[in-house]
Amino acid sequence: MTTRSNAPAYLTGFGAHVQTEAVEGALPVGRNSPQRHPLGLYAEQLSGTAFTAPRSENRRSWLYRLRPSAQHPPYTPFDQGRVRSGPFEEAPPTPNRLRWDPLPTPGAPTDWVEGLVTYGGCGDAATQAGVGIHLYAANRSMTDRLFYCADGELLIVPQEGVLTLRTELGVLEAPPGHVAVIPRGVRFRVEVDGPVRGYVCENYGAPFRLPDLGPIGANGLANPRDFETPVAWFEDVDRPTQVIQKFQGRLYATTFDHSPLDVVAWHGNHAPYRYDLARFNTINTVSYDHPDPSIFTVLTSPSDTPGTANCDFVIFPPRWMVAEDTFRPPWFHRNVMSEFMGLVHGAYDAKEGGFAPGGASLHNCMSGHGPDQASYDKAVQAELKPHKIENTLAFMFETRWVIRPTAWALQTPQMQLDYDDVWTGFEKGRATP
Ligand SMILES: O=C(O)Cc1cc(O)ccc1O
Ligand SMILES: [Fe+2]
Repeated sequence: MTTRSNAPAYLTGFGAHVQTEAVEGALPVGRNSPQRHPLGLYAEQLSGTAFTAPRSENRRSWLYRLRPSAQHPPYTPFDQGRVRSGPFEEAPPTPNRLRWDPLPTPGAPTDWVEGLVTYGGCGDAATQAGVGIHLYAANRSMTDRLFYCADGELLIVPQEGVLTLRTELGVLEAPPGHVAVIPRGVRFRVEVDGPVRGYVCENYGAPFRLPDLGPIGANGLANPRDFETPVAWFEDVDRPTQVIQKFQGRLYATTFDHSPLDVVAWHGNHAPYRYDLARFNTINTVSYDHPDPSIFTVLTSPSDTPGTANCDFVIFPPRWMVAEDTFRPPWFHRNVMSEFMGLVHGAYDAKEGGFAPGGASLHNCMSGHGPDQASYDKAVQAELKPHKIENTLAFMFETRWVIRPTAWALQTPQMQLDYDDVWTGFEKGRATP
């Protein structure tokens, strides 16, 4: 467990089976549902996979709470305005390469749920395949309001401002440079200290897990012990609390007469976690050529086709570049998988300009892309001594399915109408020696 004064405490280990209690004696020993809980707490199983999922895939937690989750009035539709969901049929999918400037800080007070806007996605929440891709820009905490997603887990990538995620299973702090994952169904509130901005991958498919390492061996990339799960924390609040949920693509809300962040103890492995991307053990060539970016996979959500992810979360962190006789930045390529990229800070080595922190780009299935002219010219002229790429953190959500932009994403003034120009000026190669 890591502790800092006034900071949330965490248990470590990816997908670990943990047990934690905020009050001594709240966690039953040796059984999940004793006939009578000694404190009168209500036992509840929260299942993230089918009961019968293989043991290695199975995710569930047992929660011990002040009141049953079932104690609430009906949900009614909630109109947030800018959240969309799979199947993404609002606008035709586009083979064109798209890029967006960062979202502006909202002018009016806006909390995290109000500040979410969907850029696109693939698949369908109903069939539990694909992803929704959202960005957020907010400037105030959610108060007396919680959110949960029944359509998938949420991988949150903060870009600006620290998020304090108060969840049913404990409190996580997620500053830029960290990622946080909130499992399907877990209720949470986002608290902020000022303006915040970031990205969300809503994963309708199999929960994210660590990629296999193959010949890399038993260690490397994201190491399991660096993943942090919060210890139990609860609030005993008898105030009306709005709970908004995303269910089958739509938002619904109801008002509990209390805060359901009232889990006093829990055990299991279906739990939120965070990860400091600075802990990533980046592996790359020490000889020649630029490896496929799958070498930088932090988390993967497999699909039912081996090696063909529902979604890979890939990062481009600070690292040494030492390849000999090699064009070192990302090469020109056309990919059957579709690539949505974001930038937490710094500059990305394939783009000299135009891809700003907080911005985003989309390169869909088979769309030609790669270094812009300025990066290309620099890289072919560069003296190939060891060089450290520093102060940068880009990432990619890569999926086997075409990412279909929302109407908002195609119409927003943030969309760069001149993106294609980054590739227009290349000089022709020679076909003769
Ligand atoms: O398109 C991109 O910038 C992402 C990317 C990076 C890389 O190093 C190799 C392939 C790739 O798609
Ligand atoms: Fe790419």
